Amino acid sequence: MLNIDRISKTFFAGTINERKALVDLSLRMDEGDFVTVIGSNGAGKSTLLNAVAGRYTVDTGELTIDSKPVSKLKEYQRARYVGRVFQDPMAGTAPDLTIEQNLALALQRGKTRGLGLGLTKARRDLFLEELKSLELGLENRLPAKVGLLSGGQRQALSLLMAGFTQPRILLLDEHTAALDPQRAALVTDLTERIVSNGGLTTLMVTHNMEQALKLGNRLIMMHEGRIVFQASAEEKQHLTVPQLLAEFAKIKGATFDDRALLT
Ligand SMILES: Nc1ncnc2c1ncn2[C@@H]1O[C@H](COP(=O)(O)OP(=O)(O)OP(=O)(O)O)[C@@H](O)[C@H]1O
Repeated sequence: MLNIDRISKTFFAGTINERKALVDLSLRMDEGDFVTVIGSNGAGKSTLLNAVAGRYTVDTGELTIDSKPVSKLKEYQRARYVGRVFQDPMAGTAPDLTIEQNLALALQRGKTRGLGLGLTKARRDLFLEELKSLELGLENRLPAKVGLLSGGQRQALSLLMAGFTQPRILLLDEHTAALDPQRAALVTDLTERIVSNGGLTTLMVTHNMEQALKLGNRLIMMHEGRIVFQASAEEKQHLTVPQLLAEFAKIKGATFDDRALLT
């Protein structure tokens, strides 16, 4: 479904500020896979998501979605394949539009013809039903401007909208990191529900190891632009946070040993 084949991305190549963000990275995801991505700061996690979304073009390597090469496609050209929820709750919704207008936009996305923001009774009923499932009381606030909602409510709405668009691949970029623990837990549960109901192929970056273990069927750990540890669906079921921490420690050890070898 998604095939990432030996991609590399270097920022400011050849200068003193050179940063190798992705190094010869490969990852293959099957339809319905939900891969969680963890790793230290600067490991390349966001760059990986940006490379899939088309925000950054890669220097070398190829990305294919459903066997179609997409590396050369611009971000807006990939938008019909890719859904994304960002860390910043302000990023995924239009604050000056109402809840129902935002939902109508999401429903419309990727279609060439349609009602735009037009609202039929059938559409409104669908929105009411979906909003009810969030259990946040938003079904009573369809005409409210989204800018008035809390961060957690906006993230829940962003997720619902991402599900509406039925993307080929859903990218979640630390989408619960800016929320308090209670709302983060709610959005985590909602993520599980929306991804499994829609059978969405999903790539999720998180700094929260418990979340990385709770969600998804596969896990990868990144360091310095590479995947340094992977757990398959079967392996992930038995993984624990202490084991993940031990893997992190191993990486640090390897770096230390490498340096020791060089001196
Ligand atoms: N637009 C950019 N311009 C220059 N350097 C960048 C850019 N984006 C990322 N980098 C660099 O690429 C490397 C990988 O960054 P990236 O943001 O992908 O890491 P990350 O794993 O998401 O980190 P964090 O967990 O801290 O968000 C870092 O060294 C970073 O400084």
